[in-house]
Amino acid sequence: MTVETFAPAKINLTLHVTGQRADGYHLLDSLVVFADCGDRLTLAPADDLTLTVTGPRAEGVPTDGRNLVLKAAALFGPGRGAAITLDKHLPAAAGIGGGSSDAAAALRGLAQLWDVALPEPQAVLSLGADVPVCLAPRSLRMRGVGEEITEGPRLPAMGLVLVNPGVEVPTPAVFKALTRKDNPAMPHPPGWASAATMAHWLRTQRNDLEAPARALAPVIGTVIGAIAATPGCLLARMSGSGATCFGIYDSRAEAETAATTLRAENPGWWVAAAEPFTLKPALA
Ligand SMILES: C[C@](O)(CO)[C@H](O)COP(=O)(O)OP(=O)(O)OC[C@H]1O[C@@H](n2ccc(N)nc2=O)[C@H](O)[C@@H]1O
Ligand SMILES: Nc1ncnc2c1ncn2[C@@H]1O[C@H](COP(=O)(O)OP(=O)(O)OP(=O)(O)O)[C@@H](O)[C@H]1O
Repeated sequence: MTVETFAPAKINLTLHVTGQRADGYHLLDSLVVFADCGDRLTLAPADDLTLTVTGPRAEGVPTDGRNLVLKAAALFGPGRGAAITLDKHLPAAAGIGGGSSDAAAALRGLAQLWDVALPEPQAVLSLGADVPVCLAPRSLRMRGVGEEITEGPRLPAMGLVLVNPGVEVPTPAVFKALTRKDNPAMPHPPGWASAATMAHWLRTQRNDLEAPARALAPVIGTVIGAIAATPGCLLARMSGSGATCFGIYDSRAEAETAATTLRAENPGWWVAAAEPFTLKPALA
């Protein structure tokens, strides 16, 4: 039996940095959703554990033990085999959890392939702060350093555009450049009837990593401006530690039109149109 899993792009609609632990990790309060564009994993039964990376964004992605997919597999213990193919569509080190979502999809898929339980939460967190939230992709609120996951509000229909200008922004450097670490937490997200009311609420919230990321990579400001200028854009903001930014629209059709314009005007940028993605509970 071959198992196929989807690793959707993660979007931090908000990202509030509310403190810092003694070990240096930051306390976060973030509304996280997922987009229906992402990487695909195929896991086939095999004697040995192998990883092949394919797809339009395969270049530069490690295929050895540094790959988060193999690190995820190692959590199940030694002596288990699987031939894993990672079809890479998301840019790496981009603030949309490419590696983290791959790791989470590998955990889901391997648990199914080997008919075993998922590793303990602490082990999952050890793969990366974003991996727990990626385990069951849907609207979620993420707190702590990434380990406290609670349900987020039900999402209205909307279109999304993701744009990455091709600049890798390392997450540690962005956190290091953040001057104020004790920012206000996010109020309880109320739930919204439309993309417009959601965007209106989101505009009162923040991504605290946007300013430090823009200081390191000023092109992020250009990207946000370009997204905001597309017709129908309700909100343009950076996701995670950047450099990927997102736009919110009333419909997928509007997002597709905006993506076409952004691609035509900026041939070097990675641009994707999407809608929110929710993992069906049966596959969780
Ligand atoms: C910025 C976010 O993308 C928001 O969702 C995540 O918090 C980052 O998640 P991630 O890439 O899985 O992060 P990790 O691989 O665990 O950590 C990368 C680096 O980011 C910093 N880091 C990460 C998470 C966190 N809560 N505090 C931090 O200070 C640390 O310097 C760490 O060395
Ligand atoms: N499966 C993977 N896909 C992409 N990069 C990976 C993977 N496994 C390990 N890496 C390494 O991890 C680094 C970070 O890439 P990754 O896509 O995980 O960042 P990210 O999760 O998008 O960042 P952020 O946490 O800001 O969202 C890359 O430079 C790459 O060398």
